[in-house]
Amino acid sequence: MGVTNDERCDRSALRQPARAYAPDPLCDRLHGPFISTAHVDMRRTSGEIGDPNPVFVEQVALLYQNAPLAYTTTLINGAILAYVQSEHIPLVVLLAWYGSLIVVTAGRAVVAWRHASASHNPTRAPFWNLLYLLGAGAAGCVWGAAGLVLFPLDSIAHQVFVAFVLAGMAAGGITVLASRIEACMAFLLPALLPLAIQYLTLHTALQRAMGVMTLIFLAALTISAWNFHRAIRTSLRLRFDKQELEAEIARRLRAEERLFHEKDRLQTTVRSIGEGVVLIDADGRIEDLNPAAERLFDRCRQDAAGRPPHEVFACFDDQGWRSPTALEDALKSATPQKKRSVLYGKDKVKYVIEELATPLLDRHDRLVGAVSVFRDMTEQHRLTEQLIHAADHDVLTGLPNRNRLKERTRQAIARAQRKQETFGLLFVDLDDFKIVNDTLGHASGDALLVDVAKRLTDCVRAEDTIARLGGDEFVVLLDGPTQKTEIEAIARKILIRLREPFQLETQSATISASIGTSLYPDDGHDAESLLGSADAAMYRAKHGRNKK
Ligand SMILES: Nc1nc2c(ncn2[C@@H]2O[C@H](COP(=O)(O)OP(=O)(O)OP(=O)(O)O)[C@@H](O)[C@H]2O)c(=O)[nH]1
Repeated sequence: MGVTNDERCDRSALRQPARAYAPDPLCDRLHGPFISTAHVDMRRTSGEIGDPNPVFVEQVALLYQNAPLAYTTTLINGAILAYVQSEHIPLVVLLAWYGSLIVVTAGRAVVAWRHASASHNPTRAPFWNLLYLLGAGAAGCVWGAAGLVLFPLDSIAHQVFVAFVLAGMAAGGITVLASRIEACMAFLLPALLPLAIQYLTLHTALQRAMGVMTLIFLAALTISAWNFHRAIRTSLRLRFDKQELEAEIARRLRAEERLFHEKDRLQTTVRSIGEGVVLIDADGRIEDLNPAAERLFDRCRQDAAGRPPHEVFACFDDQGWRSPTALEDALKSATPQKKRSVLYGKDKVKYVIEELATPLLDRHDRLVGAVSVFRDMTEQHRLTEQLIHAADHDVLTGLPNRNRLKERTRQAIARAQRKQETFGLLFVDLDDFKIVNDTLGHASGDALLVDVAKRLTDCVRAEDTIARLGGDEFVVLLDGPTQKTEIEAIARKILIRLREPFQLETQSATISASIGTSLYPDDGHDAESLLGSADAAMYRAKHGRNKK
Protein backbone atom coordinates (compact mmCIF):
# COMPACT_ATOMS: atom_id res chain seq x y z
CA MET A 1 0.00 0.00 0.00
CA GLY A 2 2.78 2.43 0.90
CA VAL A 3 5.03 1.97 -2.11
CA THR A 4 4.02 1.07 -5.66
CA ASN A 5 5.89 -1.30 -8.01
CA ASP A 6 6.96 1.66 -10.05
CA GLU A 7 8.48 3.23 -7.00
CA ARG A 8 10.35 0.08 -6.09
CA CYS A 9 12.09 0.45 -9.47
CA ASP A 10 12.82 4.07 -8.51
CA ARG A 11 14.72 2.81 -5.50
CA SER A 12 17.31 1.04 -7.55
CA ALA A 13 17.42 3.83 -10.11
CA LEU A 14 17.79 6.64 -7.63
CA ARG A 15 19.49 4.82 -4.79
CA GLN A 16 20.27 7.05 -1.87
CA PRO A 17 20.05 10.82 -1.89
CA ALA A 18 23.45 12.47 -2.08
CA ARG A 19 23.23 13.76 1.49
CA ALA A 20 22.88 10.23 2.83
CA TYR A 21 26.39 9.24 1.94
CA ALA A 22 28.67 12.11 2.73
CA PRO A 23 32.35 11.02 2.33
CA ASP A 24 34.06 9.41 5.27
CA PRO A 25 37.33 11.32 5.82
CA LEU A 26 39.11 8.39 7.48
CA CYS A 27 38.31 6.03 4.64
CA ASP A 28 39.30 8.67 2.12
CA ARG A 29 42.61 9.11 3.91
CA LEU A 30 43.17 5.39 4.03
CA HIS A 31 42.17 4.50 0.50
CA GLY A 32 42.91 7.55 -1.59
CA PRO A 33 40.73 8.96 -4.35
CA PHE A 34 40.28 5.88 -6.54
CA ILE A 35 39.30 3.57 -3.74
CA SER A 36 37.07 6.27 -2.31
CA THR A 37 34.84 6.09 -5.42
CA ALA A 38 34.38 2.37 -4.95
CA HIS A 39 33.67 3.00 -1.32
CA VAL A 40 30.85 5.41 -2.22
CA ASP A 41 29.34 2.90 -4.63
CA MET A 42 29.31 0.26 -1.91
CA ARG A 43 27.49 2.59 0.44
CA ARG A 44 24.95 3.34 -2.23
CA THR A 45 24.25 -0.32 -2.63
CA SER A 46 23.91 -0.79 1.08
CA GLY A 47 21.64 2.27 1.21
CA GLU A 48 19.06 0.51 -0.95
CA ILE A 49 18.38 -2.05 1.74
CA GLY A 50 15.70 -0.96 4.24
CA ASP A 51 15.76 2.79 3.53
CA PRO A 52 12.62 4.18 1.82
CA ASN A 53 12.87 5.73 -1.59
CA PRO A 54 13.66 9.45 -1.20
CA VAL A 55 11.06 10.35 -3.82
CA PHE A 56 8.40 8.60 -1.72
CA VAL A 57 9.60 10.42 1.40
CA GLU A 58 9.36 13.74 -0.43
CA GLN A 59 5.86 12.88 -1.77
CA VAL A 60 4.62 12.24 1.78
CA ALA A 61 6.23 15.49 2.92
CA LEU A 62 4.37 17.35 0.13
CA LEU A 63 1.01 15.93 1.35
CA TYR A 64 1.57 17.35 4.82
CA GLN A 65 2.94 20.60 3.43
CA ASN A 66 -0.48 21.35 1.83
CA ALA A 67 -2.50 20.24 4.85
CA PRO A 68 -3.20 23.62 6.58
CA LEU A 69 -4.67 25.23 3.45
CA ALA A 70 -6.68 22.11 2.60
CA TYR A 71 -8.16 21.77 6.10
CA THR A 72 -9.08 25.44 6.35
CA THR A 73 -10.79 25.32 2.96
CA THR A 74 -12.61 22.17 4.03
CA LEU A 75 -14.09 23.79 7.14
CA ILE A 76 -15.08 27.03 5.32
CA ASN A 77 -16.67 25.23 2.35
CA GLY A 78 -18.40 22.78 4.69
CA ALA A 79 -19.86 25.67 6.72
CA ILE A 80 -21.10 27.46 3.58
CA LEU A 81 -22.66 24.25 2.28
CA ALA A 82 -24.41 23.57 5.59
CA TYR A 83 -25.63 27.13 5.76
CA VAL A 84 -27.00 27.16 2.20
CA GLN A 85 -28.70 23.77 2.61
CA SER A 86 -30.29 24.76 5.93
CA GLU A 87 -33.38 25.97 4.06
CA HIS A 88 -34.20 22.40 3.05
CA ILE A 89 -32.27 20.11 5.42
CA PRO A 90 -33.16 19.60 9.12
CA LEU A 91 -30.79 21.30 11.56
CA VAL A 92 -29.90 18.07 13.34
CA VAL A 93 -28.72 16.51 10.06
CA LEU A 94 -26.72 19.60 9.24
CA LEU A 95 -25.11 19.63 12.70
CA ALA A 96 -24.35 15.91 12.55
CA TRP A 97 -22.72 16.26 9.12
CA TYR A 98 -20.73 19.39 9.89
CA GLY A 99 -19.79 17.94 13.27
CA SER A 100 -18.38 14.87 11.49
CA LEU A 101 -16.45 17.15 9.15
CA ILE A 102 -14.98 19.05 12.11
CA VAL A 103 -14.02 15.84 13.93
CA VAL A 104 -12.34 14.32 10.86
CA THR A 105 -10.58 17.59 9.98
CA ALA A 106 -9.45 18.10 13.57
CA GLY A 107 -8.06 14.54 13.63
CA ARG A 108 -6.20 15.20 10.39
CA ALA A 109 -4.90 18.50 11.77
CA VAL A 110 -3.56 16.75 14.89
CA VAL A 111 -1.79 14.19 12.70
CA ALA A 112 -0.35 17.02 10.56
CA TRP A 113 0.84 18.83 13.67
CA ARG A 114 2.49 15.64 15.06
CA HIS A 115 4.11 15.09 11.70
CA ALA A 116 5.51 18.63 11.67
CA SER A 117 7.01 18.26 15.14
CA ALA A 118 8.32 14.68 14.62
CA SER A 119 11.94 14.07 13.61
CA HIS A 120 12.33 13.72 9.88
CA ASN A 121 13.22 10.08 9.92
CA PRO A 122 12.78 8.72 6.37
CA THR A 123 11.99 5.23 7.67
CA ARG A 124 8.77 6.65 9.29
CA ALA A 125 7.47 7.95 5.95
CA PRO A 126 5.27 4.87 5.25
CA PHE A 127 3.60 5.34 8.67
CA TRP A 128 2.80 9.02 8.03
CA ASN A 129 1.61 8.13 4.55
CA LEU A 130 -0.82 5.59 6.00
CA LEU A 131 -2.22 8.10 8.51
CA TYR A 132 -2.70 10.66 5.78
CA LEU A 133 -4.42 8.07 3.58
CA LEU A 134 -6.88 7.21 6.36
CA GLY A 135 -7.57 10.91 6.98
CA ALA A 136 -8.13 11.60 3.26
CA GLY A 137 -10.45 8.56 3.02
CA ALA A 138 -12.45 9.73 6.08
CA ALA A 139 -12.73 13.28 4.67
CA GLY A 140 -13.83 11.84 1.30
CA CYS A 141 -16.52 9.81 3.10
CA VAL A 142 -17.83 12.88 4.97
CA TRP A 143 -17.97 14.89 1.75
CA GLY A 144 -19.58 11.92 -0.03
CA ALA A 145 -22.20 11.80 2.74
CA ALA A 146 -23.10 15.38 1.84
CA GLY A 147 -24.17 14.05 -1.58
CA LEU A 148 -26.70 11.88 0.25
CA VAL A 149 -27.84 13.66 3.41
CA LEU A 150 -27.50 17.32 2.27
CA PHE A 151 -29.20 16.54 -1.05
CA PRO A 152 -32.76 17.96 -0.88
CA LEU A 153 -35.16 16.17 -3.17
CA ASP A 154 -37.42 19.19 -3.31
CA SER A 155 -34.93 21.74 -4.68
CA ILE A 156 -33.08 21.21 -7.93
CA ALA A 157 -31.05 24.37 -7.23
CA HIS A 158 -29.80 23.07 -3.88
CA GLN A 159 -29.05 19.70 -5.44
CA VAL A 160 -26.90 21.49 -8.03
CA PHE A 161 -25.26 23.52 -5.25
CA VAL A 162 -24.26 20.30 -3.45
CA ALA A 163 -22.90 18.94 -6.74
CA PHE A 164 -21.05 22.20 -7.35
CA VAL A 165 -19.43 22.16 -3.89
CA LEU A 166 -18.47 18.49 -4.14
CA ALA A 167 -17.02 18.98 -7.64
CA GLY A 168 -15.05 21.95 -6.37
CA MET A 169 -13.76 20.03 -3.36
CA ALA A 170 -12.80 17.08 -5.58
CA ALA A 171 -11.03 19.28 -8.12
CA GLY A 172 -9.24 21.18 -5.36
CA GLY A 173 -8.43 17.89 -3.64
CA ILE A 174 -6.31 16.56 -6.52
CA THR A 175 -4.06 19.62 -6.41
CA VAL A 176 -3.12 18.87 -2.80
CA LEU A 177 -3.34 15.07 -2.90
CA ALA A 178 -1.82 14.26 -6.29
CA SER A 179 1.67 13.68 -4.89
CA ARG A 180 0.31 10.30 -3.60
CA ILE A 181 -2.16 8.78 -6.05
CA GLU A 182 -3.71 6.43 -3.48
CA ALA A 183 -4.52 9.42 -1.21
CA CYS A 184 -6.13 11.11 -4.19
CA MET A 185 -8.31 8.10 -4.96
CA ALA A 186 -9.15 7.58 -1.27
CA PHE A 187 -10.68 11.07 -1.30
CA LEU A 188 -12.16 11.28 -4.81
CA LEU A 189 -14.10 8.01 -4.94
CA PRO A 190 -16.04 8.29 -1.64
CA ALA A 191 -16.57 12.04 -2.25
CA LEU A 192 -18.17 11.81 -5.71
CA LEU A 193 -19.56 8.27 -6.10
CA PRO A 194 -22.49 8.73 -3.64
CA LEU A 195 -23.54 11.90 -5.48
CA ALA A 196 -23.42 10.11 -8.85
CA ILE A 197 -25.46 7.21 -7.45
CA GLN A 198 -27.95 9.62 -5.87
CA TYR A 199 -28.51 11.38 -9.20
CA LEU A 200 -28.79 8.11 -11.11
CA THR A 201 -31.51 6.81 -8.78
CA LEU A 202 -33.72 9.86 -9.48
CA HIS A 203 -36.26 9.88 -12.27
CA THR A 204 -35.82 12.99 -14.36
CA ALA A 205 -33.57 13.00 -17.41
CA LEU A 206 -31.77 16.06 -16.05
CA GLN A 207 -30.96 14.32 -12.76
CA ARG A 208 -29.79 11.16 -14.52
CA ALA A 209 -27.68 13.27 -16.87
CA MET A 210 -26.18 14.92 -13.78
CA GLY A 211 -25.37 11.44 -12.45
CA VAL A 212 -23.63 10.45 -15.67
CA MET A 213 -21.81 13.80 -15.82
CA THR A 214 -20.62 13.27 -12.25
CA LEU A 215 -19.18 9.88 -13.21
CA ILE A 216 -17.49 11.38 -16.29
CA PHE A 217 -16.15 14.20 -14.10
CA LEU A 218 -14.85 11.62 -11.62
CA ALA A 219 -13.09 9.73 -14.45
CA ALA A 220 -11.60 12.96 -15.83
CA LEU A 221 -10.40 13.96 -12.35
CA THR A 222 -8.86 10.51 -11.88
CA ILE A 223 -6.91 10.83 -15.14
CA SER A 224 -5.80 14.38 -14.25
CA ALA A 225 -4.79 13.25 -10.78
CA TRP A 226 -2.77 10.44 -12.29
CA ASN A 227 -1.00 12.78 -14.75
CA PHE A 228 -0.40 15.34 -12.03
CA HIS A 229 1.01 12.62 -9.80
CA ARG A 230 3.42 11.45 -12.53
CA ALA A 231 4.58 15.01 -13.19
CA ILE A 232 5.32 15.52 -9.49
CA ARG A 233 7.19 12.23 -9.28
CA THR A 234 9.26 12.96 -12.38
CA SER A 235 10.19 16.38 -11.10
CA LEU A 236 11.20 14.96 -7.71
CA ARG A 237 13.22 12.27 -9.41
CA LEU A 238 15.05 14.85 -11.51
CA ARG A 239 15.70 16.91 -8.41
CA PHE A 240 17.31 13.96 -6.64
CA ASP A 241 19.24 12.97 -9.76
CA LYS A 242 20.58 16.50 -9.91
CA GLN A 243 21.53 16.46 -6.25
CA GLU A 244 23.26 13.14 -6.67
CA LEU A 245 25.06 14.38 -9.74
CA GLU A 246 26.21 17.52 -7.95
CA ALA A 247 27.42 15.49 -4.99
CA GLU A 248 29.25 13.12 -7.34
CA ILE A 249 30.90 16.04 -9.13
CA ALA A 250 31.90 17.54 -5.77
CA ARG A 251 33.33 14.18 -4.67
CA ARG A 252 35.30 13.81 -7.87
CA LEU A 253 36.63 17.36 -7.60
CA ARG A 254 37.77 16.65 -4.05
CA ALA A 255 39.38 13.40 -5.20
CA GLU A 256 41.10 15.22 -8.05
CA GLU A 257 42.33 17.87 -5.63
CA ARG A 258 43.73 15.18 -3.33
CA LEU A 259 45.35 13.49 -6.29
CA PHE A 260 47.10 16.70 -7.35
CA HIS A 261 48.15 17.30 -3.78
CA GLU A 262 49.61 13.81 -3.44
CA LYS A 263 51.33 14.13 -6.82
CA ASP A 264 52.92 17.44 -5.77
CA ARG A 265 54.10 15.94 -2.51
CA LEU A 266 55.52 12.89 -4.25
CA GLN A 267 57.28 15.00 -6.86
CA THR A 268 58.83 17.23 -4.20
CA THR A 269 60.01 14.17 -2.27
CA VAL A 270 61.49 12.51 -5.35
CA ARG A 271 63.19 15.73 -6.41
CA SER A 272 64.73 16.31 -3.00
CA ILE A 273 66.16 12.86 -2.23
CA GLY A 274 69.86 12.19 -2.67
CA GLU A 275 69.43 9.03 -4.75
CA GLY A 276 68.93 9.27 -8.49
CA VAL A 277 65.42 8.32 -9.60
CA VAL A 278 64.55 7.47 -13.21
CA LEU A 279 61.10 6.70 -14.54
CA ILE A 280 60.46 4.97 -17.86
CA ASP A 281 57.18 4.34 -19.67
CA ALA A 282 55.82 1.05 -21.01
CA ASP A 283 57.84 1.54 -24.23
CA GLY A 284 61.05 1.78 -22.23
CA ARG A 285 61.53 5.51 -22.81
CA ILE A 286 62.55 7.91 -20.08
CA GLU A 287 59.67 9.94 -18.70
CA ASP A 288 61.40 11.73 -15.89
CA LEU A 289 64.54 11.88 -13.79
CA ASN A 290 65.23 13.77 -10.61
CA PRO A 291 68.06 16.27 -10.00
CA ALA A 292 70.27 13.61 -8.33
CA ALA A 293 69.98 11.45 -11.46
CA GLU A 294 70.70 14.50 -13.64
CA ARG A 295 73.95 15.02 -11.74
CA LEU A 296 74.86 11.33 -11.83
CA PHE A 297 74.35 10.97 -15.58
CA ASP A 298 75.36 14.54 -16.43
CA ARG A 299 72.15 14.88 -18.49
CA CYS A 300 69.25 17.25 -17.97
CA ARG A 301 65.64 16.06 -17.80
CA GLN A 302 64.58 17.70 -21.03
CA ASP A 303 67.46 16.11 -22.89
CA ALA A 304 66.83 12.64 -21.42
CA ALA A 305 63.03 12.62 -21.80
CA GLY A 306 61.76 10.29 -24.52
CA ARG A 307 65.09 8.48 -24.97
CA PRO A 308 65.78 4.84 -24.07
CA PRO A 309 67.91 4.60 -20.87
CA HIS A 310 71.00 3.20 -22.66
CA GLU A 311 71.21 6.41 -24.71
CA VAL A 312 71.34 8.48 -21.54
CA PHE A 313 73.65 6.42 -19.35
CA ALA A 314 75.72 3.28 -19.87
CA CYS A 315 76.20 0.60 -17.22
CA PHE A 316 79.18 -1.75 -17.18
CA ASP A 317 79.66 -5.00 -15.28
CA ASP A 318 82.72 -6.11 -13.24
CA GLN A 319 84.52 -7.23 -16.36
CA GLY A 320 83.92 -3.88 -18.03
CA TRP A 321 81.29 -5.21 -20.42
CA ARG A 322 78.31 -3.05 -21.15
CA SER A 323 75.21 -4.45 -19.44
CA PRO A 324 71.48 -3.66 -19.61
CA THR A 325 70.21 -1.51 -16.75
CA ALA A 326 68.05 -3.02 -14.01
CA LEU A 327 65.39 -0.58 -15.22
CA GLU A 328 65.23 -2.28 -18.62
CA ASP A 329 65.36 -5.74 -17.02
CA ALA A 330 62.51 -4.85 -14.64
CA LEU A 331 60.36 -3.69 -17.54
CA LYS A 332 61.12 -6.83 -19.56
CA SER A 333 60.57 -9.30 -16.72
CA ALA A 334 57.88 -7.31 -14.83
CA THR A 335 59.70 -8.21 -11.61
CA PRO A 336 61.88 -6.06 -9.31
CA GLN A 337 65.59 -6.09 -10.17
CA LYS A 338 68.72 -5.16 -8.23
CA LYS A 339 72.07 -4.62 -9.84
CA ARG A 340 75.45 -3.19 -9.00
CA SER A 341 77.33 -1.71 -11.92
CA VAL A 342 79.77 0.94 -12.97
CA LEU A 343 78.87 4.04 -14.90
CA TYR A 344 80.84 7.01 -16.09
CA GLY A 345 79.54 10.49 -15.32
CA LYS A 346 80.79 13.96 -16.06
CA ASP A 347 84.48 14.09 -17.14
CA LYS A 348 84.44 10.28 -17.27
CA VAL A 349 84.32 10.07 -13.46
CA LYS A 350 83.72 6.46 -12.50
CA TYR A 351 80.75 5.73 -10.24
CA VAL A 352 79.91 2.43 -8.64
CA ILE A 353 76.14 2.40 -8.42
CA GLU A 354 73.51 0.12 -6.99
CA GLU A 355 70.31 0.19 -9.00
CA LEU A 356 67.01 -0.97 -7.57
CA ALA A 357 64.31 -1.15 -10.25
CA THR A 358 60.62 -1.85 -9.75
CA PRO A 359 58.02 -2.41 -12.47
CA LEU A 360 55.03 -0.06 -12.31
CA LEU A 361 51.53 -1.50 -12.61
CA ASP A 362 48.31 0.45 -12.95
CA ARG A 363 45.03 -0.25 -11.13
CA HIS A 364 44.24 -3.00 -13.61
CA ASP A 365 47.64 -4.66 -13.12
CA ARG A 366 48.83 -3.54 -16.52
CA LEU A 367 52.54 -2.82 -16.86
CA VAL A 368 52.88 0.93 -17.46
CA GLY A 369 56.61 1.41 -16.93
CA ALA A 370 59.35 1.03 -14.34
CA VAL A 371 61.16 3.17 -11.80
CA SER A 372 64.76 2.87 -10.69
CA VAL A 373 66.58 4.25 -7.71
CA PHE A 374 70.32 4.73 -8.25
CA ARG A 375 72.46 4.78 -5.13
CA ASP A 376 76.00 6.05 -5.45
CA MET A 377 78.13 3.34 -3.80
CA THR A 378 81.49 4.69 -5.00
CA GLU A 379 82.73 5.71 -1.56
CA GLN A 380 81.45 2.54 0.09
CA HIS A 381 83.02 0.48 -2.68
CA ARG A 382 86.36 2.29 -2.21
CA LEU A 383 86.31 1.62 1.54
CA THR A 384 85.48 -2.04 1.00
CA GLU A 385 88.31 -2.37 -1.52
CA GLN A 386 90.63 -0.69 0.98
CA LEU A 387 89.62 -3.15 3.69
CA ILE A 388 90.08 -6.11 1.39
CA HIS A 389 93.49 -4.75 0.33
CA ALA A 390 94.52 -4.10 3.95
CA ALA A 391 93.63 -7.68 4.90
CA ASP A 392 96.34 -9.17 2.68
CA HIS A 393 98.81 -6.35 2.14
CA ASP A 394 101.53 -4.80 4.22
CA VAL A 395 100.59 -1.30 5.38
CA LEU A 396 104.10 0.21 5.22
CA THR A 397 105.25 -0.94 1.78
CA GLY A 398 101.91 -1.83 0.17
CA LEU A 399 103.38 -5.25 -0.75
CA PRO A 400 101.34 -8.46 -0.34
CA ASN A 401 101.64 -9.91 3.17
CA ARG A 402 102.22 -13.48 4.33
CA ASN A 403 98.61 -14.56 3.66
CA ARG A 404 98.64 -13.26 0.13
CA LEU A 405 102.04 -14.79 -0.51
CA LYS A 406 100.80 -18.19 0.63
CA GLU A 407 97.76 -17.92 -1.63
CA ARG A 408 99.92 -16.93 -4.61
CA THR A 409 102.35 -19.78 -3.82
CA ARG A 410 99.44 -22.25 -3.79
CA GLN A 411 98.27 -20.95 -7.16
CA ALA A 412 101.83 -21.25 -8.49
CA ILE A 413 102.04 -24.85 -7.20
CA ALA A 414 98.74 -25.73 -8.87
CA ARG A 415 99.86 -24.26 -12.19
CA ALA A 416 103.30 -25.87 -11.98
CA GLN A 417 101.67 -29.24 -11.27
CA ARG A 418 99.37 -28.84 -14.22
CA LYS A 419 102.16 -27.84 -16.60
CA GLN A 420 104.88 -30.00 -15.04
CA GLU A 421 107.04 -26.95 -14.40
CA THR A 422 109.28 -25.61 -11.64
CA PHE A 423 109.30 -22.24 -9.89
CA GLY A 424 111.40 -20.62 -7.18
CA LEU A 425 111.19 -18.62 -3.96
CA LEU A 426 113.75 -16.15 -2.59
CA PHE A 427 113.75 -15.35 1.13
CA VAL A 428 115.44 -11.93 1.64
CA ASP A 429 116.43 -10.78 5.13
CA LEU A 430 118.31 -7.51 5.75
CA ASP A 431 121.48 -7.77 7.80
CA ASP A 432 121.69 -5.84 11.06
CA PHE A 433 118.67 -3.74 10.25
CA LYS A 434 118.28 -3.11 13.97
CA ILE A 435 121.39 -0.88 13.79
CA VAL A 436 119.69 1.33 11.15
CA ASN A 437 116.74 1.80 13.48
CA ASP A 438 118.93 2.41 16.48
CA THR A 439 121.27 4.87 14.81
CA LEU A 440 119.05 6.68 12.30
CA GLY A 441 115.71 6.33 13.99
CA HIS A 442 112.59 4.25 13.32
CA ALA A 443 111.24 6.65 10.68
CA SER A 444 114.43 6.31 8.65
CA GLY A 445 114.17 2.54 9.10
CA ASP A 446 110.68 2.70 7.63
CA ALA A 447 111.86 4.76 4.68
CA LEU A 448 114.62 2.26 4.04
CA LEU A 449 112.15 -0.65 4.10
CA VAL A 450 109.94 1.15 1.57
CA ASP A 451 113.00 1.73 -0.61
CA VAL A 452 113.99 -1.94 -0.31
CA ALA A 453 110.51 -2.90 -1.53
CA LYS A 454 110.98 -0.66 -4.60
CA ARG A 455 114.42 -2.05 -5.38
CA LEU A 456 113.13 -5.61 -5.13
CA THR A 457 110.29 -4.71 -7.50
CA ASP A 458 112.85 -3.34 -9.96
CA CYS A 459 114.83 -6.58 -9.86
CA VAL A 460 112.01 -8.93 -10.93
CA ARG A 461 109.29 -9.20 -13.59
CA ALA A 462 105.87 -7.61 -13.16
CA GLU A 463 104.18 -11.00 -12.87
CA ASP A 464 106.45 -12.09 -9.97
CA THR A 465 105.21 -11.54 -6.43
CA ILE A 466 107.15 -9.62 -3.80
CA ALA A 467 105.83 -9.96 -0.26
CA ARG A 468 106.88 -8.54 3.07
CA LEU A 469 106.51 -11.07 5.84
CA GLY A 470 107.19 -8.52 8.59
CA GLY A 471 110.23 -6.69 10.06
CA ASP A 472 113.07 -6.79 7.54
CA GLU A 473 111.97 -10.05 5.85
CA PHE A 474 110.87 -10.10 2.20
CA VAL A 475 110.00 -12.99 -0.11
CA VAL A 476 110.10 -13.03 -3.90
CA LEU A 477 107.92 -15.62 -5.67
CA LEU A 478 109.17 -16.11 -9.20
CA ASP A 479 106.17 -16.87 -11.35
CA GLY A 480 106.53 -19.25 -14.29
CA PRO A 481 109.12 -21.87 -15.17
CA THR A 482 112.41 -21.21 -13.39
CA GLN A 483 115.73 -23.05 -13.20
CA LYS A 484 118.03 -23.02 -10.18
CA THR A 485 120.62 -21.00 -12.11
CA GLU A 486 118.05 -18.30 -12.86
CA ILE A 487 117.11 -18.08 -9.19
CA GLU A 488 120.72 -17.68 -8.22
CA ALA A 489 121.21 -14.97 -10.83
CA ILE A 490 118.23 -13.01 -9.50
CA ALA A 491 119.47 -13.44 -5.93
CA ARG A 492 122.82 -12.01 -6.92
CA LYS A 493 121.14 -9.14 -8.72
CA ILE A 494 119.12 -8.34 -5.59
CA LEU A 495 122.14 -8.51 -3.32
CA ILE A 496 124.06 -6.09 -5.55
CA ARG A 497 121.08 -3.73 -5.79
CA LEU A 498 120.53 -3.70 -2.02
CA ARG A 499 124.17 -2.94 -1.34
CA GLU A 500 123.81 0.40 -3.08
CA PRO A 501 123.53 3.27 -0.54
CA PHE A 502 120.04 4.33 0.53
CA GLN A 503 119.38 8.07 0.61
CA LEU A 504 117.29 8.71 3.74
CA GLU A 505 116.33 12.35 4.04
CA THR A 506 119.56 14.04 5.27
CA GLN A 507 121.82 11.00 5.56
CA SER A 508 122.54 7.88 3.62
CA ALA A 509 122.81 4.27 4.78
CA THR A 510 124.34 1.18 3.37
CA ILE A 511 123.09 -2.27 4.21
CA SER A 512 123.51 -5.81 3.07
CA ALA A 513 121.07 -8.71 2.92
CA SER A 514 121.06 -12.49 3.12
CA ILE A 515 119.04 -14.54 0.68
CA GLY A 516 117.90 -18.15 0.85
CA THR A 517 116.14 -19.85 -2.04
CA SER A 518 113.94 -22.86 -2.62
CA LEU A 519 112.70 -24.61 -5.79
CA TYR A 520 109.43 -26.33 -6.40
CA PRO A 521 109.15 -29.31 -6.31
CA ASP A 522 112.69 -30.15 -5.17
CA ASP A 523 112.54 -28.28 -1.82
CA GLY A 524 108.88 -28.71 -0.92
CA HIS A 525 105.43 -29.59 -2.23
CA ASP A 526 103.40 -26.96 -0.42
CA ALA A 527 103.65 -23.26 0.40
CA GLU A 528 104.76 -23.78 4.02
CA SER A 529 107.58 -26.21 3.23
CA LEU A 530 108.85 -24.11 0.32
CA LEU A 531 108.85 -21.02 2.53
CA GLY A 532 110.50 -22.97 5.35
CA SER A 533 113.24 -24.25 3.00
CA ALA A 534 113.97 -20.74 1.71
CA ASP A 535 113.99 -19.38 5.28
CA ALA A 536 116.41 -22.11 6.39
CA ALA A 537 118.65 -21.44 3.39
CA MET A 538 118.63 -17.72 4.22
CA TYR A 539 119.53 -18.53 7.83
CA ARG A 540 122.43 -20.66 6.67
CA ALA A 541 123.60 -17.93 4.31
CA LYS A 542 123.47 -15.27 7.03
CA HIS A 543 125.33 -17.34 9.59
CA GLY A 544 127.83 -18.61 7.05
CA ARG A 545 128.56 -15.00 6.16
CA ASN A 546 128.84 -13.98 9.81
CA LYS A 547 131.31 -16.77 10.53
CA LYS A 548 133.64 -15.67 7.74
N1 LIG B 1 111.75 0.77 11.16
C1 LIG B 1 111.13 -0.37 11.27
N2 LIG B 1 111.71 -1.35 11.95
C2 LIG B 1 111.13 -2.54 12.07
C3 LIG B 1 109.87 -2.79 11.54
N3 LIG B 1 109.53 -4.08 11.83
C4 LIG B 1 110.54 -4.60 12.54
N4 LIG B 1 111.53 -3.66 12.68
C5 LIG B 1 112.76 -3.77 13.35
O1 LIG B 1 113.60 -4.56 12.56
C6 LIG B 1 114.54 -5.13 13.38
C7 LIG B 1 114.75 -6.57 13.02
O2 LIG B 1 115.70 -7.04 13.88
P1 LIG B 1 116.28 -8.46 13.78
O3 LIG B 1 115.17 -9.43 13.43
O4 LIG B 1 117.02 -8.74 15.01
O5 LIG B 1 117.19 -8.40 12.53
P2 LIG B 1 118.56 -7.66 12.28
O6 LIG B 1 118.79 -6.56 13.23
O7 LIG B 1 118.51 -7.30 10.86
O8 LIG B 1 119.52 -8.79 12.55
P3 LIG B 1 119.82 -9.97 11.61
O9 LIG B 1 118.57 -10.33 10.93
O10 LIG B 1 120.27 -11.07 12.48
O11 LIG B 1 120.81 -9.50 10.68
C8 LIG B 1 114.08 -4.93 14.83
O12 LIG B 1 114.85 -3.94 15.45
C9 LIG B 1 112.67 -4.45 14.67
O13 LIG B 1 112.33 -3.54 15.68
C10 LIG B 1 109.24 -1.75 10.84
O14 LIG B 1 108.16 -1.88 10.33
N5 LIG B 1 109.92 -0.58 10.74
